[in-house]
Amino acid sequence: MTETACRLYLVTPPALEPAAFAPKLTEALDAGDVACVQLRLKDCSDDAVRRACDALRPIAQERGVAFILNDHPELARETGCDGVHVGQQDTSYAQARRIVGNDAIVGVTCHDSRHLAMEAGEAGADYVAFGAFFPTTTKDAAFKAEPELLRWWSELMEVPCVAIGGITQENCGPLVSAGADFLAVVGAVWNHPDGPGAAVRAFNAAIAAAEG
Ligand SMILES: Cc1ncc(COP(=O)(O)OP(=O)(O)O)c(N)n1
Ligand SMILES: Cc1nc(C(=O)O)sc1CCOP(=O)(O)O
Ligand SMILES: [Mg+2]
Repeated sequence: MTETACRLYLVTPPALEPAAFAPKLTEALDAGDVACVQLRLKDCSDDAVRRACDALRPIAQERGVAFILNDHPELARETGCDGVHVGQQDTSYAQARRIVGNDAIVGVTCHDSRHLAMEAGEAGADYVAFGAFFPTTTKDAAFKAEPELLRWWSELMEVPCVAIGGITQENCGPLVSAGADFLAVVGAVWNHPDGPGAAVRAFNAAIAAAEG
């Protein structure tokens, strides 16, 4: 499987039934190169998050794909996730790091802010996430980021950057060219008319084409 410099970071739909979603995740991960899966469940109980982690985490980890939990550092540690993603309204980076430990991945949402990204990077974040780059129906995104931010960050900083928000196989080229290390995607993978495997293959091809 060809690994490009920019890689795919799959984020789950905000609500899912683990048994029904497991084959979709398997199809996506077996179709091509994926670096990471984030379990992002909104408005559900800790027990539901635990059950989803138990069902989905092995599918990713058995394939060498990092499994990251959104929002819940304590649950990430308890359930054996590879890391946690925290936003500006969530547990702070420093507290998340204390909870998951130094060996785990901690990623931080930085919206469209150079300042937030520099703070997170200097504090030790494993990646910074910028967005939303395009209109999205997955969440009410209050911030709008431009590809130039990715260019600025990737030319100056070592810490990897993730682009998120409305990214599709058709519009991702400029983000790849601007230096995104990862493309984080929900709808364009899980809602793809030909299924998540076809979606991953199309992303892999679009990324390779943009890298020339
Ligand atoms: C990779 C990645 N980037 C950004 C986000 C958004 O996080 P946050 O701002 O905390 O919003 P919610 O996802 O929690 O609604 C993310 N989850 N992943
Ligand atoms: C979870 C999330 N965070 C965003 C941000 O801008 O921080 S945009 C977003 C939704 C991404 O879903 P889709 O790929 O379907 O647009
Ligand atoms: Mg959050």
